[in-house]
Amino acid sequence: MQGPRPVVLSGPSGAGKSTLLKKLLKDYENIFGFSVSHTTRQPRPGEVNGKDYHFVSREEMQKEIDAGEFIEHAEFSGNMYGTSKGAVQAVQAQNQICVLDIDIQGVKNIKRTELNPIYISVQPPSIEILEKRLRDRKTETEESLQKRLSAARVDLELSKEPGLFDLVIINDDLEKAYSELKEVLLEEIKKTEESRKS
Ligand SMILES: Nc1nc2c(ncn2[C@@H]2O[C@H](COP(=O)(O)OP(=O)(O)O)[C@@H](O)[C@H]2O)c(=O)[nH]1
Ligand SMILES: Nc1ncnc2c1ncn2[C@@H]1O[C@H](COP(=O)(O)OP(=O)(O)O)[C@@H](O)[C@H]1O
Repeated sequence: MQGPRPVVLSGPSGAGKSTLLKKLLKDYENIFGFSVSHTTRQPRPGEVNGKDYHFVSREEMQKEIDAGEFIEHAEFSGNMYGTSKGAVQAVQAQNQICVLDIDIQGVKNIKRTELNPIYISVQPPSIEILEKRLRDRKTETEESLQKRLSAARVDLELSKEPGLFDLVIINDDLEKAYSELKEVLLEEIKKTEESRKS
């Protein structure tokens, strides 16, 4: 039998994907599992290798891509990011719903695969609010902040493509955004809970 449908969370950097994801993973510890991506960017304070990302060199990552070990990969803001087959398999082996946090290029590439996830875009109420949140997060240099803001503008434009996402969540009030996320996932959550009982 096919396992539960994976979930893709996409949207501009700073829109609130990680914040929503962390709440979901905490509230439904056994139901959802995070697809740990590879990246060539430097870890931020508090980020754990193997949990938040697999932090790797560009050479290492390219080698694994060439060996066919990735489902998708993309260049974002000067760094390489990608989902390995192993990352998704590790979650599916636990019979958990696999959640991917990927950019819009990743969304388009995943559409060409057999993964068949639910596609959700998390978006900020405005570019101004996005900028404020990114600044307040204090993770970026001025240069990487500007790169993220221009990528955000592109993302918001491309996201308008009809049918690209199953749901767009405007993350204004966090609790409201989280409720919307839970609501769309309710059916998959129930199915997974049921399958645990049988
Ligand atoms: N295509 C793709 N994008 C990814 C992957 N992992 C993370 N990203 C995206 O890369 C972008 C930058 O992520 P990150 O450096 O963690 O910054 P943040 O989104 O501002 O916290 C975000 O849009 C992520 O969704 C991946 O495996 N594949
Ligand atoms: N609804 C919200 N209202 C105010 N601040 C928020 C909200 N959602 C997220 N944030 C804050 O905005 C920043 C960016 O959120 P984050 O989850 O890191 O975004 P992403 O993972 O999409 O890059 C974080 O500092 C986070 O605490």
